Amino acid sequence: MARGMATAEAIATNYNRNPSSLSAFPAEIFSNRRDHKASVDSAPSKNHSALKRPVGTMPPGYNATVGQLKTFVLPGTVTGESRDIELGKAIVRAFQTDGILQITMTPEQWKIYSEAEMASKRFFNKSHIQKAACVDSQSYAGYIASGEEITDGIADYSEIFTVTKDLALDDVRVLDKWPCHGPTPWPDVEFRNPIKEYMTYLGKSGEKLLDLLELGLNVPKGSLSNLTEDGWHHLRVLRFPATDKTNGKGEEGRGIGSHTDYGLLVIAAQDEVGGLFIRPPYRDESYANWKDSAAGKFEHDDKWVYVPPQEGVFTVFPGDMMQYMTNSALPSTPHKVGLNTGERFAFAYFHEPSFQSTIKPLPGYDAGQEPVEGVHYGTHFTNMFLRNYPDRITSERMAEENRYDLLKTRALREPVAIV
Ligand SMILES: O=C(O)CCC(=O)C(=O)O
Ligand SMILES: [Fe+2]
Repeated sequence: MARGMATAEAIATNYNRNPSSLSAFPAEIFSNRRDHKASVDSAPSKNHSALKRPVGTMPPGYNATVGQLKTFVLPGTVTGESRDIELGKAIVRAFQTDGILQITMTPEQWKIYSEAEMASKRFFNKSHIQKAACVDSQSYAGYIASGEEITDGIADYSEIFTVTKDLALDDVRVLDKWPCHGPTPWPDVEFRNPIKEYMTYLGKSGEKLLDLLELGLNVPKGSLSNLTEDGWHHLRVLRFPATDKTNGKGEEGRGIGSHTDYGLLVIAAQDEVGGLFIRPPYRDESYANWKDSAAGKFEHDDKWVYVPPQEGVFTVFPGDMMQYMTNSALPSTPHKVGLNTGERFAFAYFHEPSFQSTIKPLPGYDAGQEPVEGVHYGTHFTNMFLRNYPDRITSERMAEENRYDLLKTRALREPVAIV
C-alpha cells in the first residue's frame, strides 16, 4: 500500500511524541521545544517543575538548545515506490532543517551494537602498553591515545580506535604504497569480529539511506550509491574520559573540537551519558571543509544543539562530499563533543565514496561549485588525517616515502578491480 508524505512525516513525529519509545531517558527531555535553552546548571523552568533533575544529560559548562530529532524507520529494501520517495523527501527535509536525524535500530542491529559496545569497553580497559601497540605505519587505523588527535590546533581528549579498510600486506595497493592503505592493527579477534560485524550492518543502512536520498533529491538512481562500490567506509570507536579525569593535554571540558566529517554520511551511536552537539544549517553561514578547514568554526558561539542520548537509535548527518555534490542543499553538519561527569562511549561510522573517486556535483545541483573539476575523495581524506595526526608514524612514513604524490597519479583515480 502506498503511503503519502504525511505518513513519512508521521513516522518521524510519532517517535518524538511517544515517550514510551524513548525508554532509557526521562520523557521530559523530549517535551522541550527546540527554541528552549537548557543546561545542567540552568534553573528548571515552570514546564520542568516535575523533573527530579535539570534537563537532560548535557555536559557541565555547556549551554545549548536541546534537540528534538526526527526519527525514521528504514524499510527492509528500497524499491523506489512512492512511499520510498516520500521517505527520501522527509529525510532531505530533516537534514535541511535540523542537520541531523535518527534512524531506529532493528532488533538485530541492537544486538550487534551492544556486542560492539562491550568489545569497545573491553578494549579501552586494556593497559596503555597493549593499546599503544595497535598502530600501523601505513594506514591510520588503530589506537589514538587521549590528547593525540588535534582539532583546530588543540588536543582532543577522545581515546579512539580507528578502523579503515583492512588490507593485507601483500595487497597490491599496500605493496604500491598507496597513502592510508594498510592493515587495521586489531588487538584480538574478540574486538575485531563484533566491530567488523557492526560496520557491515551500518554499511547496509548507509546504502539504504543513499538510495532514499537519491529519491528525495530527485537525482538518477546510482548517482550516490555507485560511488560506494569499494567505499572507503571507516569507523571510530570512541571513549571520552570524565571531565575531571583527563591528562591535561587539551582544553577543560572539551572532548573533540568543532569539525565536519569527510564523506557522504556519518552514522553515529552513543551511550546514555551524552556529549554530542551539532549545528543545524543556518542560511547566512557557509563553509567548505575541502577548501578551507572548517575545524574550530563557531566552536564557542551559542547556536549549538545538544543531541540527547536515546536508546535504540543511530544518529545520521551529512559529510563534506554530500555537501559538495548537492551544492550545499545538504550541508556537512558541524559537530563537537563535550566531556561529561562520567566517561562516555560512542561510535562514529563514516559511509564514504571509494578512495579513488573524484566527486562531481549531482545533476540538478551543479552550480559551478568549486573546485569545478571535482574533489578527489582520497586526497581529501589524506589531507584530513595528515592535519589531525601530524606526528603519527603514518604521517612520517608518508612524507619519507613521498606517498602523497601518488594521489595525483591515474592509478589512484580509477576504480580498482575487486577480486
Ligand atoms: O562522540 C561522538 O558522538 C561523535 C564523535 C565524532 O564526531 C567523530 O569521531 O568524528
Ligand atoms: Fe565527527
